[in-house]
Amino acid sequence: MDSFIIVATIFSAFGFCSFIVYLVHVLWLNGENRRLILRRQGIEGPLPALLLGNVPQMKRMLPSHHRLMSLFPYFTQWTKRYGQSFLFALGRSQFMYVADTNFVREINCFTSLDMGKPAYLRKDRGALLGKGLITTNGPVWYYQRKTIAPHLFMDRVKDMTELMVESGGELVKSWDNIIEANSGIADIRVDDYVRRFTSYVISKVVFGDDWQKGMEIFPKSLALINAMSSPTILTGVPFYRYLPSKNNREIWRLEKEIHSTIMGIVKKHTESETACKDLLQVMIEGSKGNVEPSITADEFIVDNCKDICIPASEVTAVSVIWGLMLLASHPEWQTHIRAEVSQVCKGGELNFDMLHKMKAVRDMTMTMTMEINQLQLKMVVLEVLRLYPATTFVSRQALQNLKLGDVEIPKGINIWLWMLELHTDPKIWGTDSEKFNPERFANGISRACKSRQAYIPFGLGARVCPGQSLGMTELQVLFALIVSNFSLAIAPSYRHSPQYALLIEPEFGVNLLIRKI
Ligand code: HEM
Repeated sequence: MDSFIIVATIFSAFGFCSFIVYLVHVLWLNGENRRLILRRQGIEGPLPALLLGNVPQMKRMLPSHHRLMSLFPYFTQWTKRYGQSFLFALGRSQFMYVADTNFVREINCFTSLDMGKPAYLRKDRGALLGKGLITTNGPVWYYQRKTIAPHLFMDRVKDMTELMVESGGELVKSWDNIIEANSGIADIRVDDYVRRFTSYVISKVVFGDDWQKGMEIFPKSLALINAMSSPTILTGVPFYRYLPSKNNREIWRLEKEIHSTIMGIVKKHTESETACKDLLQVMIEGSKGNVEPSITADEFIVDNCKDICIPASEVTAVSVIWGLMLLASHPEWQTHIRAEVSQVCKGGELNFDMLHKMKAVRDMTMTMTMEINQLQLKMVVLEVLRLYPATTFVSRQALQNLKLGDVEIPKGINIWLWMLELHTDPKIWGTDSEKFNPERFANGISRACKSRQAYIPFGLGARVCPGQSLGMTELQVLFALIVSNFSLAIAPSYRHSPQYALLIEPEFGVNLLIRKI
């Protein structure tokens, strides 16, 4: 018996020690080894705490809501201390922050599937984005991208312009009515009108004749974004997402409702006798060729619908809303756009060819150069996206050990690019880098800055936004329609307070004083 107790004690002690070694390995050594590889190559960073990483330090540096550049004070401070590339940790996840344009170029040129989207996106944003185009990696991502992206190329967007003009016309009519009822000038909070415009356009593109049913998912997606915006990975508590808290139960409810709405439309499509030509049909067909066993056909369709509809409605809307705020603050640019639209349209209805007469910004992908002598509307859109890049960060993860230029990146390291830092670096954009000055784009992007890599509102490389042509065209159509019908000024009720909640949004919305012209 005694010997049994001795053996059992030895085994328990051994088991306990192994468990401690395992914990130390998982909680500390894993991350530390990765950091060491980068530190040996000269990339330093603040020392992380066990379990929480640098989150406590970040929480101590409170962001200011009045200046966009002050939203992430820790990045500004660490850049000053450790240079344009440095390391930090959020919990156990190791991050490399990159603002060095040579490094950005390497990421842009890296085409292998060894780099992809970070795993935390799927974990933390699973309810919102699922296993679609935005979050997956490797062959399954490649298949989804090949199936869906060609349907968003410029030749397809051309056919969507009429839709945009029609939806923009509805917005103009609603504002006309409000202004008339308010004796010629009204204080309007523009946010919901803009969201209705972007949701309508993408609902028609994705759900075709069932667009009205499709519209039901947008308020739910917005509620889901709001419910998921806190805590973010920047401030979050580990494992929080699994707790059945009130907020989490709301997230699960909304996810379920969005799923069943989309599946209802899918059912109608599959039962329909006439062939549907919308993007949903492309996804239904695509789900049959999906070879990834961990993704069911339903998930393929629903998650990709969400991954197209959510950025198309929300990211585009937020960009338009900031753009209207900037135009209201700079009436001289309203005058320029108004004159240009009137010159090109000559009283007729705006269409794709007219937009392109305004010297086409043909494609924002980095492989294509911009045309020179852009006209006012394009310059304004480029400047809005420079100063208010709604998605805030571009993120990547090394899925294998890989090399970017001369730097060895160990598997598991996350890479973050804060767009605004690149977009407003005075060494690249000049001393007026934080000012709204669309004129800087008069001769294209390459001539507006010292490094083309410093302008990435649609991301970069293989994962560049597939909806960029649609998004750009929507911004142009709406600015053209609004400015040629109304004059805009900032309303006294407007409070400037950009806040980070998945996207950078105006905390209290944007109120403008709008007058018919
Ligand atoms: C002004 C509007 C828009 C902006 C500023 C924007 C910006 C971005 C950015 C920065 C990314 C990340 C790229 C990267 O990681 O390198 C992205 C990805 C994506 N965007 Fe957009 N976007 C806009 C409109 C749209 C629209 C209209 C759609 C759909 C029709 C769309 C669909 C997507 C998808 C599916 C991805 C993930 C692509 C992938 O990982 O392969 N976006 N977008």
